[in-house]
Amino acid sequence: MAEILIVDDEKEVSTFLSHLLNDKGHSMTICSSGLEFDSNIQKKQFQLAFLDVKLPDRNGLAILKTLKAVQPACKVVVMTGYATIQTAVDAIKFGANDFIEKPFDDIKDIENLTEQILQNENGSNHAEIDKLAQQLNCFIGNNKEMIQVFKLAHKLAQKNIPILIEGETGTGKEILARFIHHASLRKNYPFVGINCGAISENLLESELFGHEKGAFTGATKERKGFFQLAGKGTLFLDEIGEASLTTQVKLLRILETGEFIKVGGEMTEFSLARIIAATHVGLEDAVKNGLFRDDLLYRLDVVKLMIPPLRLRSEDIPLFIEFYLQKEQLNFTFTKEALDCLRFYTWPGNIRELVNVIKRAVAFAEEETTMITADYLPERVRNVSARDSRTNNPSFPAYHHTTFEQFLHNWSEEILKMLYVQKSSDLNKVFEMMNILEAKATQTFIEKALKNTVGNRKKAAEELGITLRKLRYYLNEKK
Ligand SMILES: Nc1ncnc2c1ncn2[C@@H]1O[C@H](COP(=O)(O)OP(=O)(O)OP(=O)(O)O)[C@@H](O)[C@H]1O
Repeated sequence: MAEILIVDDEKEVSTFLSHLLNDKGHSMTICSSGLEFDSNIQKKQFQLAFLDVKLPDRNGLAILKTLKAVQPACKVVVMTGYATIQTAVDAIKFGANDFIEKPFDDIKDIENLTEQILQNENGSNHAEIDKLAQQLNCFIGNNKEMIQVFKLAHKLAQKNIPILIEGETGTGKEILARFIHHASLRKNYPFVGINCGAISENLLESELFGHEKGAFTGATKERKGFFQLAGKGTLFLDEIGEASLTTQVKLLRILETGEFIKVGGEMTEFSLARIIAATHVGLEDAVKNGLFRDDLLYRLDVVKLMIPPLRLRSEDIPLFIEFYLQKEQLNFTFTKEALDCLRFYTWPGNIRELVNVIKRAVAFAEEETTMITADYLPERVRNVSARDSRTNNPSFPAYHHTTFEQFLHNWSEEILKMLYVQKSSDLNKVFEMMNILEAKATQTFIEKALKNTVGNRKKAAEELGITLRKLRYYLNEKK
């Protein structure tokens, strides 16, 4: 039986938990403050800890960090009220195994969670995540951030809280929403998706909430809305930032009370659906510009999952190609040269664009060859780095297809994202970005000088203040 630690200043909570788990044969230690925690953590080795995120003398996250440093094998369940769910989600990112909401609704849930965590020796649910991803034809890959996103999504799927997914177009927001639905207890109920940006304001309201007969011209029959159709399932609101302010008020009401009224109706109805919203833009800016309600954002982004753009996980491109070809049972191989082009391209349309490029290459290669070379790729992809990957010259890597202004814009966006959006940054990636900037600037200024001098290398070198030898080196004419 296990040694279990409870850290909570609410006596009723710790006494309740202690009785519950004592009856199951576990040995319990209770601390009501950070100070008591400090002294107990030195005395015993614990297998499991229940931590309150709000203590009078210390922040729960600080306790979690100490516990993980001193007793890394100890599993942790964080206890939270609705107002501190965000802290609980952060705790999971810092290594907590799960969280439960106070007040406790169901004793059985706590008993099951305790046994589940104690039995699962390494606390990992990798196998389950991979199995579900495979069932849903969903690629995760080896990128650390993507793995973290799916781990968190899997963990949060069973909690009854809304989730906001942020990611550029085509990064897989809908696929992630489906993954969450299928990992949740709602999996046997419908998953209903709607793109808030694709339909007009009036139609969106009637699609979401339904309408009564005669509610507007053309409403010849009563119609159910998506909230009703989703039932106890999941409603995926894509491009939530495009919903009008009037619709946003109604969405806020549903999130707060579950209540809504059909267009043209009078009766209040009740929705039990879980909302997963998605956006390709940061909604904070929309709030600043008065286009999005801050109270709705506050309700929606209790949990925000950010899917990184494909260009920041380009190491996974060959794996994705393999995954796709296998799924479609296509017997083709991409050459190293083709893969280099694909890795260096910036993928504004992300995985959706990659899928289209693969489909196109396969269609062109069919009946000719099973080897897909760079020639089967669209020009915009082929031109990016074809010359450089062939010559292996690190001076001229990616982004050849863009103008210098566009390049600078993309580059600064990327590096700012690495600095401000990503939780941790790999300095090697920063250096790689600096190399890319150096190469692009060198190339652009050389092109300008060659244009000014109508291709005269000697004069261009003079204009640039470098030797002819160096210019030839940059031009990859190693003479
Ligand atoms: N993780 C993934 N595994 C497999 N396929 C993926 C994945 N992510 C994206 N795709 C592919 O990319 C396409 C776009 O994915 P999805 O619709 O989920 O992206 P999105 O971010 O919701 O796009 P949008 O912003 O345009 O709504 C899908 O049809 C699918 O083919």
